[in-house]
Amino acid sequence: MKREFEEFIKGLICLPIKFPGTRLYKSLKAKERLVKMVEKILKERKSGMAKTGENSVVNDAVDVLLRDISEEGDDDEQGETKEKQSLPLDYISGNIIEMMIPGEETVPMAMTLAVKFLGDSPVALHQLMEENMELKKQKMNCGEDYSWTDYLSLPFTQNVISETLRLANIINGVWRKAVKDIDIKGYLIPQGWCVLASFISVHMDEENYEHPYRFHPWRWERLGTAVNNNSFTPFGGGQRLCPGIELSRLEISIFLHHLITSYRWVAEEDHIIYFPTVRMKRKLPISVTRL
Ligand code: HEM
Repeated sequence: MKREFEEFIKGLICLPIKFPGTRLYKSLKAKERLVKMVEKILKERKSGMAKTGENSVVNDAVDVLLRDISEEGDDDEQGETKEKQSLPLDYISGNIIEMMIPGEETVPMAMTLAVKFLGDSPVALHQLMEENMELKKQKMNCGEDYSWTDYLSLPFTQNVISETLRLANIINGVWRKAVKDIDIKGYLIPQGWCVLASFISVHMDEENYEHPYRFHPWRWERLGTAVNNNSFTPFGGGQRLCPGIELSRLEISIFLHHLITSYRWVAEEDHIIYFPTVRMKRKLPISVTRL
């Protein structure tokens, strides 16, 4: 499944030419095989749920999506009893495959690039360590567990994450198609034309960020907490704004907190590739030792 997923991902940004042998063709074929694999798992889960009955425990997103969407015995607007009905399996498997993208690609890539940028910036690394060590000590002293909102009490960590997202441009832009003729700031976009909203252009614009190519988390102390706006768009914007915006920050904060307070690492020489998608040339090999 991992192999098919990787093949599918390679075609997300590629030349739109579809015949056997092209990147797009291979990607679409891999997606078809992936859908079949996921559907097989869904069918097994569904029959397992049928055996355990209505009271089976909901463990994950698959269970939620597989649940019947209308309750047995509910009446519809005409007063007739509704049939039990599920979301179509291909719809559910499409959703599950879409969720693999943040699980496998965007969030892990943000974590990897944070490690890379911090490795190249010892001062930021030191400040991040101090802030996180302080929280760890507090928790140990009062014997408390971490709570959901602890990550928000680490301002420098949040600034490191914002700066990583700005500089990394993990999603470098999004495409939109004009459904009708539209005028944007005096430019006519004819119906049917595509527009690339380039996030790199936003994040690397000197008018928005001084020395934009420099990893400088302290800039956010002056700019204020990074919220999604016209000059900070790692999660897109408008109606299609990424719903994983806070979950991503939470996951990256947890990863950085444990990495920095429990381990030390040495990264091997590697460099970032920005096209067609952002990645490390050698996947950033690191040697990790426990503190
Ligand atoms: C650093 C991590 C992430 C980045 C940089 C990122 C970026 C983006 C961007 C730019 C879009 C907009 C795409 C468009 O406008 O066409 C998007 C959409 C989306 N993201 Fe994320 N994302 C991240 C993490 C996540 C996570 C953790 C989840 C959920 C678990 C998630 C779920 C989604 C979904 C479902 C959409 C589609 C929304 C829609 O079409 O209405 N993302 N993401």
